[in-house]
Amino acid sequence: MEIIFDNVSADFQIGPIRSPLVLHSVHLKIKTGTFTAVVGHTGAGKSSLLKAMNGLLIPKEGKVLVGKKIIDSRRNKKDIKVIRQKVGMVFQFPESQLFAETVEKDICFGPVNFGVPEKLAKEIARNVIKMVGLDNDILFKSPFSLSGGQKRRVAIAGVLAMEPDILILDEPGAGLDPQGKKDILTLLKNWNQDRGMTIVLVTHDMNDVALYADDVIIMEKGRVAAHTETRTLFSNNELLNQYSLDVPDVRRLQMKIEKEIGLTFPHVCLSVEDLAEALIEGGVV
Ligand SMILES: Nc1ncnc2c1ncn2[C@@H]1O[C@H](COP(=O)(O)OP(=O)(O)OP(=O)(O)O)[C@@H](O)[C@H]1O
Repeated sequence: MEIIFDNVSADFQIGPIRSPLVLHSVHLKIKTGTFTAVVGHTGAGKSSLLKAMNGLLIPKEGKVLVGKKIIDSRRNKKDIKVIRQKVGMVFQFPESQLFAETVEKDICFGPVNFGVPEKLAKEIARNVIKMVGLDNDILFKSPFSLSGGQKRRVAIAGVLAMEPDILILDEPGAGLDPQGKKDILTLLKNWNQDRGMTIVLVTHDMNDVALYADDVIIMEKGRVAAHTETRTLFSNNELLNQYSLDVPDVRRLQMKIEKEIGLTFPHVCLSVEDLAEALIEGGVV
């Protein structure tokens, strides 16, 4: 299922007052089965872009299409309901929204609310808890007795229980230790590669962009400044400088090797394995 933004401008309604535009004339196509990172400075509109993907932010002008369903200023409730189910949103620190006595109840809440019978919801809970790499017995524990990383996984399992086709996540690694963050991002990458799940995530970490994302969207002042393949971005110094974006550590190392020993690589390396292979092929080691 793809996501299309057709000339979307949006603002927030705060009581009777409307905020300035937070999205300006956004045109975008996120293809089915891709893993896309959204980057940009603070306040650039990354979270707003995500919210517009699942109907939490309604366009003032233009429309968002998710498959055949439309979100526009007419606010078609039926379409928005389907989109909210198809596009699972994982907020920043999603574990802060865990509330039930047990993990099982927490995970079943969404599906039951959408009319799924309780028995089936419990079966779904067993499936999704496995998908996030946790054991079944955790289902009967209090979510509040879990570690930070376990809570994050349970919260993501709660979103997966709605059986979304697309998963959008606002900094899913925030606040986790490096291993916990790596585990979560690896899970996402596996779902993307093995199940074809479309993933869109906001991150500030260019190492993660290099390792996990196929495509990158650069947001600036509510606009899509660029939408490009990851390798293309990291080979385009002009674009990186223009939006003051860092390069991943492995790319920095590659650039140093290029400069110091005058080696020309056939492509931009995005992982340590990638760089090692290129060095072996180039006869350097
Ligand atoms: N609920 C809201 N009501 C009014 N304005 C908002 C709301 N949420 C965000 N904004 C405004 O929209 C703009 C974009 O914010 P957004 O959260 O999308 O940026 P961001 O790129 O995700 O930033 P960060 O990296 O700091 O999370 C900002 O100017 C912000 O003040």
